[in-house]
Amino acid sequence: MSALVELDRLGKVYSTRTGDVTALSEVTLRIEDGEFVAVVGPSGCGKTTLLKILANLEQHTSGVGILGNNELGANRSDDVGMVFQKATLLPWLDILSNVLLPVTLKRRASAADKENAMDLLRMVGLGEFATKRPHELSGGMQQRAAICRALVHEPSLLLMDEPFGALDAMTRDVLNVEVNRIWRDTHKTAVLITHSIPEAVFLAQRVIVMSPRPGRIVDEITVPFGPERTLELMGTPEFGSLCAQIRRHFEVSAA
Ligand SMILES: Nc1ncnc2c1ncn2[C@@H]1O[C@H](COP(=O)(O)OP(=O)(O)OP(=O)(O)O)[C@@H](O)[C@H]1O
Repeated sequence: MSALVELDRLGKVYSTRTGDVTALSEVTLRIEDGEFVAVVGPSGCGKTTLLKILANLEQHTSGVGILGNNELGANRSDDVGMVFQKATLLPWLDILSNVLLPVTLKRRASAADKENAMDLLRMVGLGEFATKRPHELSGGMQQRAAICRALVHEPSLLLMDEPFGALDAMTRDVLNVEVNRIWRDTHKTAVLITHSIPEAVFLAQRVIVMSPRPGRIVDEITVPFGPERTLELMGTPEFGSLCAQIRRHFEVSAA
């Protein structure tokens, strides 16, 4: 397998009015092409910072990061799609236009772009909602549209920052099954940040555990389940013991 992302002793220090804040320290991580990785860690340990560096929205201050053939921080990358906790759809545009936004910010959308966006909407069950405005959709549906928007320009890397953190547990379960299917269908490399250990284990092939700030990688757990995940998996003893193994990291750091 070849690596899409390679981070070597990556660090990030924010300079603030009240002094320096070290958000990340010596993060070394390799993510294979097509892999699904989840990152868990205590609040404030630098998870979002890591994602922003991968998206070239923040610059690291030490170490080296590579995405594809480019060094992170060198120039703006189009090769990532990002999903945030809030769908952040533009209220005055219909769903199709929202999904097409990453394309239309650069050029006029072609018929092929529109067809691609419609294919994505159909893939997440929103084909009938293309001409609706965001407020006409539920929170879960809006988040599905946000996933389509992150994928429409066919990036190599899909970044998700607590994408379902604001949704109720049942909607969250349904969307997690959907994300698993999207990942299998599209063969994207995916990085998920979540506060939910079961969500991380359910979706990922590898779970990265980070320490309290400054965030360092303290463990990497390979998830031994096959690519297709169903909700029944969550009820198995293997699933429970893997979650418990990860949770122990936080019990120690909270003591
Ligand atoms: N723009 C910024 N300027 C200064 N400090 C920042 C900035 N962004 C984040 N930080 C600090 O960096 C540290 C890591 O923040 P980050 O948001 O990456 O953590 P996180 O693990 O995603 O947190 P949470 O799980 O609570 O969302 C925190 O101490 C935060 O205060």
